[in-house]
Amino acid sequence: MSLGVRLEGLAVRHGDAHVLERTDLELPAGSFTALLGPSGCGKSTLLNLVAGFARPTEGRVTAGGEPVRGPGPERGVVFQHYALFPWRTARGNVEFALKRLGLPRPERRRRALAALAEVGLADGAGKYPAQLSGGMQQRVALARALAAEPEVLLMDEPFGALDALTRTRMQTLLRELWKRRGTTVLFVTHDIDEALSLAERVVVLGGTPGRILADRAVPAGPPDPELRSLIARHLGSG
Ligand SMILES: Nc1ncnc2c1ncn2[C@@H]1O[C@H](COP(=O)(O)OP(=O)(O)OP(=O)(O)O)[C@@H](O)[C@H]1O
Repeated sequence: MSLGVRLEGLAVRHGDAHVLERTDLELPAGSFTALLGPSGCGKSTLLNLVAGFARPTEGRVTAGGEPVRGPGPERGVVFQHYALFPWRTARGNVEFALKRLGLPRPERRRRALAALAEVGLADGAGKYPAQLSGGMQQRVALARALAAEPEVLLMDEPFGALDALTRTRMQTLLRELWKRRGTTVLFVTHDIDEALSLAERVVVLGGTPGRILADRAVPAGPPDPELRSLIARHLGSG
């Protein structure tokens, strides 16, 4: 299951700071979109609006046609920093996140173990964050988001803190998960190559205030150097 997301006529202002203006974006159900842009252009702001952590100054955000009024289990979020509870095991961290769904304990446990297995961490379920590598901790964070069975997955530079090899593995895992689950994905990154290798579509945000500078489909198959240089030009002009 997946939900489409729509952002219409968005503006975000903090006092005199105009972060986003006149931004419209539609994420079809089941699509995988990468959001690129220079630091400070409003990528996290946009993602946080969809997550329901923030409200726009103007405009509206809907998921599955319903206005977003706050965070909800149908919209899972994964950040660069895993924010795991150090005193809970991997399984405990995932189970804890399921509490707000009001699921009975055995169901929380079943889902936590299934999600950890899905991200390749079945063997690490009983370990504490300090006993896990950065890549493994990020798998726990991903399992925590997936266990709630979200229809939209919002990822804010989730692999930014990982070494190159771990990052490549996580990218492969994410592509597999997306293909299997068909979840709508919005993926914020600084990295053009990461965006082009993961997503079906790349949206570039930039300028002051931030707005959409480019919105391109990523063709399947080998990397397209022209698309890459077009995006690089837009990023340079942000
Ligand atoms: N609560 C706030 N009050 C004032 N300014 C804010 C607030 N939140 C964000 N901003 C400003 O909004 C702009 C966009 O921030 P945002 O974090 O969305 O950018 P970003 O593109 O995600 O950046 P990065 O790539 O560095 O994470 C920044 O200039 C930031 O300083």
